[in-house]
Amino acid sequence: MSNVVEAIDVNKYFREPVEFHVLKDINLTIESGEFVSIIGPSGSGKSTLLYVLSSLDRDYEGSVHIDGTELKTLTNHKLSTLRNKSIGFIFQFHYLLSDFTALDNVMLPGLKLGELSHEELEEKAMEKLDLLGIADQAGKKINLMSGGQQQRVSVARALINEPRIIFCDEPTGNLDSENASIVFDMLKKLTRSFDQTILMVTHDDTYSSKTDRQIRMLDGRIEK
Ligand SMILES: Nc1ncnc2c1ncn2[C@@H]1O[C@H](COP(=O)(O)OP(=O)(O)OP(=O)(O)O)[C@@H](O)[C@H]1O
Repeated sequence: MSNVVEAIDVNKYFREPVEFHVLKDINLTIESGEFVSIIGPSGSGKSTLLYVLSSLDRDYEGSVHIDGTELKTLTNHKLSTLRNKSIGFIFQFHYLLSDFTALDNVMLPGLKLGELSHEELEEKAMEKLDLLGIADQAGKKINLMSGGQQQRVSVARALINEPRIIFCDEPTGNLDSENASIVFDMLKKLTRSFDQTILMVTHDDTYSSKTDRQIRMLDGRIEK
C-alpha cells in the first residue's frame, strides 16, 4: 500500500479574534484504499484538519503531502490541477448547481480538467450515476430532486475524475437516517469494490464505527 496523504508536524493557528492554536503537532498517513473517519467533540478541529489535508487551506506550519506532492510548494495553477485530478470533495451541503441537471453537475469537474471529449465525459458521468443507482434521474434538475438523490449526485460528481482520494465533511449530516445509510453504504462500497481512498469527518458513531480506522481529535490533537 502507498501513502495517499501524509501530514508531518502540522500546526495551525487562527490569528483572529485572538490567537488560537487550532491544530497541534498533527502527524498522520492515509494509505491507498483506506476508509478513515475523523471524529471528536464539536470544536476539536475536525473540519479544520480536513481543510488542511485536502488542500483547501494552506495556511499551516509543517507539511502535507498528497500523492507525494507537498501542497505548499505548488503554484495556484498546479494546485488547482491537483485538486481537479486527484481529489474529490463531498460536503454536508452539496454545493450542486440547482438549476442544472444531475448529468451536467457530474460532468462539470471533468470539463474543468479538460482531458476528455464531451461525449466521453457524458458516458463516464452516466456510468457514475448508474453506480450510484440514479442513472434514471440524469436529466432531472437538482432542485427537483430529493436530498438523498442530491447527495448521491454529489458522490457521482466527486468520482468523475477518478480521484486518488475523496474528502467528505459530514456527508450524511443533512439526510434522514434512511438516505444517510444509503449514502454511507455507497461510500463504503467504493472503498471495497474500487479501492477508493476516503477520509470523512463525522459526528455519527454509527458510521465512524464502520470505517477501517478512526482518527479521534481532542482539543486540536490526535488522541493516541
Ligand atoms: N476562521 C476561524 N477563525 C477563528 N477560529 C475558528 C475559525 N474556524 C474555526 N475556528 C475555531 O477553531 C476550532 C475548531 O473548529 P472546527 O470547525 O475545526 O471544529 P470541529 O471539530 O469541526 O467542530 P464541529 O464538530 O462543531 O463542526 C473551534 O474552536 C472554532 O471555533
